[in-house]
Amino acid sequence: MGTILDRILDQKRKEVELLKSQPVIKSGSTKNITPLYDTLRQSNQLSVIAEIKRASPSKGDINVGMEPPEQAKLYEQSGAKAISVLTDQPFFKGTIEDLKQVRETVQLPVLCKDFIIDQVQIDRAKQAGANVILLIAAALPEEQLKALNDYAISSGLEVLFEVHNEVELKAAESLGAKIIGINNRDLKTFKTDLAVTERLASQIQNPDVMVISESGIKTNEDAKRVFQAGANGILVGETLMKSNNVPDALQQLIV
Ligand SMILES: O=P(O)(O)OC[C@@H](O)[C@@H](O)c1c[nH]c2ccccc12
Repeated sequence: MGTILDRILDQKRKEVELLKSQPVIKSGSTKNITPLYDTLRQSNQLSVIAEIKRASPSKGDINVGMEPPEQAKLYEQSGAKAISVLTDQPFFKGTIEDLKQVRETVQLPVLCKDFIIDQVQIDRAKQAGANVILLIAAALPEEQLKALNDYAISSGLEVLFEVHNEVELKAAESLGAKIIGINNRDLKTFKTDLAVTERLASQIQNPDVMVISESGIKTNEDAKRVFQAGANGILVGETLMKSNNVPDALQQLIV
């Protein structure tokens, strides 16, 4: 059987084979975008990375009716500092086309949110206009993570390196991750607990590392809690996708 993460990664291996059979033109966005790292570093408030998320394996359909560019514009106008776009199709109902459309619509950094296991996905993300890619520590052995991290950086992309426990945090630190995402959700069990941010953020000593608390953040109290734990930013999907008052919901999270 295996966990949901195992199933997603099996699917990704097939997707990668397909991508490799199609040529990816190595170009990217020509827009001049302020790096996410700089934005995080310069702000003394919690920076919100707002996510375009139609559906997820844990929640099913979240909001399948929205148009990604419109939603992204609303996020930008409401004070988000970056936009995350889920591009996985089988499990999250996203597409790389969503990312392209979002890139054309906003001036903010755009994060390609996918399960990256191969360089070809990084080329594709860049070509679609992504500024940041996600690397998930739980998905791959350390050497492969390091190779993909180095490849992304040398391609001019930023990396959000996602961890969920102490071992993964050590891996992030030893490969020199500058932006570490602490996922409050366990990708193997879906259990979400903000205490994960409290526990791991307190172990990050390097002041140059920017910390993003990811998943399960819904209220002003949640935002305050992870900010106090040391997060510089938060990654929020479901709450914003379900809100019928995005500006208000987003303002509640900027603490
Ligand atoms: O919808 P939420 O609970 O606000 O979570 C957003 C984001 O953290 C979540 O989508 C996420 C974090 N890491 C991931 C890795 C893969 C897919 C999805 C994710």
